[in-house]
Amino acid sequence: MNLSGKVALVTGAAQGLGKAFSESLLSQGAKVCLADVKVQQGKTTAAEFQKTFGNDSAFFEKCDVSIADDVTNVFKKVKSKYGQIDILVNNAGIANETHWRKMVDINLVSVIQGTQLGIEYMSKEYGGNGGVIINVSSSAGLVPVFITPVYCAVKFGVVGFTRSVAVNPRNRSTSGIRFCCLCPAFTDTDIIKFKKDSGINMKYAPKILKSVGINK
Ligand SMILES: NC(=O)c1ccc[n+]([C@@H]2O[C@H](COP(=O)([O-])OP(=O)(O)OC[C@H]3O[C@@H](n4cnc5c(N)ncnc54)[C@H](O)[C@@H]3O)[C@@H](O)[C@H]2O)c1
Ligand SMILES: CC[C@@H](O)/C=C/C=C\C[C@@H](O)/C=C/C=C/C=C\[C@@H](O)CCCC(=O)O
Repeated sequence: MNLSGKVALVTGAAQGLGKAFSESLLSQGAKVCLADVKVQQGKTTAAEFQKTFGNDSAFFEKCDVSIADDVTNVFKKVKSKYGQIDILVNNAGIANETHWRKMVDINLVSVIQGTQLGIEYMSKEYGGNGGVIINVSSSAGLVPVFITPVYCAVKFGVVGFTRSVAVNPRNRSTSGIRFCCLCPAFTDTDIIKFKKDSGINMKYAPKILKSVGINK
């Protein structure tokens, strides 16, 4: 796919799946804003991409997606640097059943805010070019997983929210935006290196992962 002339905003892009999505977009010619709360990792990733794809191809912006002003600010930054937004990937996420309110904010509330801002910036109705908004859920957004009930709840929420926005007749007819929800299964990134304070039952987590071929 040729994405030259297109501009993407990817949250949680410093590492893991967000970094991989960004690399794929860059390799197809898009420019990418890498938004993440991890400053050092984000800057390192941006420098790596600038070296490979060109200085103006990518930039890092510090953004904690659980802070509404940070999210508003990152959209403004992309618009002022690249002039438009065509592709939005609401990807940032954590897995932590102890700090579950924070997880709801990061994994669901920010996806709702990001999608609403995406419509504001990208919809043809408001002077944008249309494009695509991709919200990252999980296979845990489709099936129950008893050791991570809150993670499941928010990922189910991302599926329900994205599907509802996608079938809104107004969005379908005039926005020019496609709304997609990704539900990846286990991928070997930091999110499945469950921390001690994650509230995730370590007796079962490795067994579930092992059953799909990941030895942690
Ligand atoms: N790896 C898997 O098995 C898997 C499976 C299904 C879905 N997912 C989802 O994919 C997405 C990416 O996860 P990953 O696997 O790459 O994990 P990861 O931990 O490697 O990456 C998550 C990224 O999100 C960032 N992030 C966390 N909190 C943030 C915040 N408040 N503001 C901004 N950025 C923040 C992190 O700094 C990190 O760069 C998540 O939404 C996750 O739920 C992952
Ligand atoms: C092992 C704990 C798990 O519940 C939490 C994982 C947290 C992050 C990764 C997550 O997004 C993926 C979870 C998916 C779990 C869903 C059900 C699995 O049983 C499906 C098996 C995956 C497969 O079929 O390949």
